[in-house]
Amino acid sequence: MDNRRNIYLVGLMGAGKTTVGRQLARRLGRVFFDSDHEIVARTGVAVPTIFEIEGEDGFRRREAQTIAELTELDGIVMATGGGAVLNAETRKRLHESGWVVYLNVPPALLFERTKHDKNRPLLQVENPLARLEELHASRDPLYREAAHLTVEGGHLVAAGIVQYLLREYSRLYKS
Ligand SMILES: Nc1ncnc2c1ncn2[C@@H]1O[C@H](COP(=O)(O)OP(=O)(O)O)[C@@H](O)[C@H]1O
Ligand SMILES: O=C(O)C1=C[C@@H](OP(=O)(O)O)[C@@H](O)[C@H](O)C1
Ligand SMILES: [Mg+2]
Repeated sequence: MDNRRNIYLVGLMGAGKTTVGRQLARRLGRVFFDSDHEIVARTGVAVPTIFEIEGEDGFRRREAQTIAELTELDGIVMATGGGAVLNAETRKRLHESGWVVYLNVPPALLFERTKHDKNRPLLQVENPLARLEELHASRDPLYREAAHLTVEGGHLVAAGIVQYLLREYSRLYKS
């Protein structure tokens, strides 16, 4: 195996990074990290509270630092937060230290999955669907820059994506 020792999931809020990442890690017998959960564990407060107290910039600094540390580990699966790729150094770090998978899901579906969830501060706006559409337009190129593989995941259940990634990963890096 080459330097793709870690597996990272990127994509918008609701794309299934946390869900798919956790299942994938279990199937591979690997340790799973979620950058958001790590930030929450370190600060002792929820993501919306960090946004309230330190603003989005403060959260982004913590996110970049946390991901920098986690990418030093070996053999992990990590789900990143949807905005992690806004940081150019983070994009490069992810791309160079692991196999990066972009879960691309249409904004309308992301909206359905996230509309009752109060834990994503960027979506607590009057028109969250419009917000997701804007974020998709602005971030899609950044996810593609970071990623080695894009999965058009809109029509797939999480277990189906996991199955597909297990096949691709063993085809690319284990044979
Ligand atoms: N492939 C999928 N099909 C249907 N629902 C999904 C899928 N992946 C995730 N979900 C659901 O969508 C919501 C957001 O998933 P999550 O893993 O937290 O996304 P992310 O970490 O990318 O924001 C959760 O309620 C989860 O159960
Ligand atoms: O897209 C974003 O900017 C964010 C996504 C969230 O993670 P998920 O993508 O896991 O929802 C979380 O990091 C924070 O609310 C900001
Ligand atoms: Mg998540």
